[in-house]
Amino acid sequence: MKNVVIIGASGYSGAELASLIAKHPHFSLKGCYVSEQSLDKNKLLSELYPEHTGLLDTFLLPLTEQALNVISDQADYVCLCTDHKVSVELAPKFLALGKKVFDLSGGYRLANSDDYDNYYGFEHPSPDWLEKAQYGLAEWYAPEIKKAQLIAVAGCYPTAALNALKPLKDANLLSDEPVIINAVSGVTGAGRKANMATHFCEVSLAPYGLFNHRHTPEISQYLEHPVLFTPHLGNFARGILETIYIKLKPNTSAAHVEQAYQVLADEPLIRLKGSVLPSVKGVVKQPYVDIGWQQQGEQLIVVVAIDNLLKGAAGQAIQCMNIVNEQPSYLGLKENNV
Ligand SMILES: NC(=O)C1=CN([C@@H]2O[C@H](COP(=O)(O)OP(=O)(O)OC[C@H]3O[C@@H](n4cnc5c(N)ncnc54)[C@H](OP(=O)(O)O)[C@@H]3O)[C@@H](O)[C@H]2O)C=CC1
Ligand SMILES: CC(=O)N[C@@H](CCC(=O)OP(=O)(O)O)C(=O)O
Repeated sequence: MKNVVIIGASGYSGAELASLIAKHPHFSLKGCYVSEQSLDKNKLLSELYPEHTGLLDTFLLPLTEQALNVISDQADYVCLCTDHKVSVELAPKFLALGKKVFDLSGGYRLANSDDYDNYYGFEHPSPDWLEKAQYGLAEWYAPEIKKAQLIAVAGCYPTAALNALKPLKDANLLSDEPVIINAVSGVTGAGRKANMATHFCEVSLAPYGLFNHRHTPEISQYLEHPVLFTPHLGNFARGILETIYIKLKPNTSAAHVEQAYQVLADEPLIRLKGSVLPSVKGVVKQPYVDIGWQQQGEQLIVVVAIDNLLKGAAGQAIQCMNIVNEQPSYLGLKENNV
């Protein structure tokens, strides 16, 4: 058994992760933490999420200096379900204690520290750890994830986009033009903290972050191809749907596209749907990536759907933890059909 501690356990991704760990055959939930000032400290996690009564009757503890000593003694794995700015400060502390750190934030995903000034609005405080961090896109980097001490679990929108596009890029089917990604996310993607722009009653369907969303460099870095990425916030609770417009290289046939996707055919958490187009409904509360596509000549439209809190966050974190623990990556995800 590996002992796991979650920092930021009261948030949407943290609570989702806590529920997966509590049910996992090889992980034991050793502690759930929030900030020292949290309004939720010393409450039961199941008080915030009553659907987990019985499973998560675990106290939310403040992350004090004393708590760091307890974590030092008790934890094998530390999961950071905190804002990027919090994660970049916390990760080196746990890494110095020799812990394996799984960071669900974007704090360690980008290779170039200048991108943190440009897209995240802060100077990265640990360029050395940034260099050592391994990107946690489970289906693509398992050997590297297995060896790393710091895993930067891939972002939600990038997880969908990269699984849809990397097969085509690797098969050399993309023309040089930027790929256009139109994405819609449910409101849980914005986290649990109250905010007028993401208040459920205020949300209709609107784009945001044109040209400058932090997932633009994340997608283009790991795709090694330019992208035009436009996220939208939709009036549903969870799920992401991306419609991706691709200009193919001349003479690319349907068989070439089909063949390219075969690289993912045996992945237990990827469902290739061919010309049947995915929907949010098909993936909500599911650990899967659903990918469908249709082609007309050199134009290819790929549609990809994930649950932002599972494959886009907690589910993929579990995959990375399984890989580090030398277990099948879907353990605790697929067989329970979460
Ligand atoms: N929501 C999603 O769909 C996805 C989120 N992510 C990433 O995961 C991370 C968490 O996101 P999400 O769950 O949505 O966020 P939430 O806002 O829902 O939760 C944030 C959590 O962090 C805690 N927290 C805040 N400050 C501190 C601190 N200084 N020390 C310890 N705990 C702290 C909060 O509790 P309190 O403030 O009460 O202390 C809360 O538990 C973010 O980096 C996000 O980008 C990644 C993929 C998808
Ligand atoms: C709807 C919404 O606001 N989504 C968030 C992305 C989700 C998230 O938390 O980002 P990471 O996957 O990078 O951690 C956003 O656009 O900032």
